[in-house]
Amino acid sequence: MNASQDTIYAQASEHISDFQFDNRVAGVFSDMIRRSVPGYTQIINTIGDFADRFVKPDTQVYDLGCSLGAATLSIRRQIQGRDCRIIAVDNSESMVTRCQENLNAYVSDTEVELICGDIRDIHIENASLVVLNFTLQFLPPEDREALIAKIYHGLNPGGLLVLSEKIRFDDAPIQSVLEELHLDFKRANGYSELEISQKRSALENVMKPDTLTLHQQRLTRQGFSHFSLWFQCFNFSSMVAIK
Ligand SMILES: C[S@@+](CC[C@H](N)C(=O)[O-])C[C@H]1O[C@@H](n2cnc3c(N)ncnc32)[C@H](O)[C@@H]1O
Ligand SMILES: O=C(O)C(=O)C[C@]1(C(=O)O)C=C[C@@H](O)C=C1
Repeated sequence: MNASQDTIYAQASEHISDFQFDNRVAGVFSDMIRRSVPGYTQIINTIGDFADRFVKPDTQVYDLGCSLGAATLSIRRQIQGRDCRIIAVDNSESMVTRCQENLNAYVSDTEVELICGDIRDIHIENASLVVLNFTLQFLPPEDREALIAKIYHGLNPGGLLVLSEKIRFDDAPIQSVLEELHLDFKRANGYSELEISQKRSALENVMKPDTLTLHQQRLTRQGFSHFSLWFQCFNFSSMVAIK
């Protein structure tokens, strides 16, 4: 996968525009997400392990907000020979173009339908696994409940939703210390103070994290019977919910 280094926010800019998954971001995304999200590689690998356990023959898998296809590739490696189809969706053309190249680089008997479109417009059916890996946080908060409802209805009984998100905390000292530790993680990965603060401004209007409680309440409200946090490092988390 593309390993170009992320230097997008390295130069001081007078006007920081809202963060977008445009061509520049897509070109460095692999490096950006690994250096920004603690546990990203483990989460990607574990999504494959969840797939091995939950994906049933002749069902569909949805990777919503697939970016460069990291989760799709991890799942596809684990579900060979099950006659399943993976539907990978992203509304960034630059991501989808690169994702297709990444998918073409490996041989598999599992069909992947790659769609350039909005996940709010996608019909979900006969699903044994749905993945939202750091995507829900980019939807307007008022659109999140409807997406979770649609996923619930499209999952087969026993089907799994993996939901990874940056989270916020109502408890101010906890919010403050975990946010600081995340910033230390970024510093340790070579991001400067300028890069960190300019990216923070860019994300401010477009990425609105929920609390863990809010996620759990939304999932149970929509009908999921089982819920757990399975990964947390600082203010980054991954949850599972079973229908
Ligand atoms: C943080 S990235 C996801 C990372 C990816 N899931 C992974 O595991 O590497 C968020 C992605 O969601 C996509 N996205 C955001 N809102 C979307 C929407 N409404 N419909 C489709 N894709 C969306 C963005 O283009 C971006 O590629
Ligand atoms: O919160 C931050 O500082 C981040 O950089 C997080 C985050 C994410 O969670 O998706 C934001 C944008 C990029 O997609 C990579 C990482």
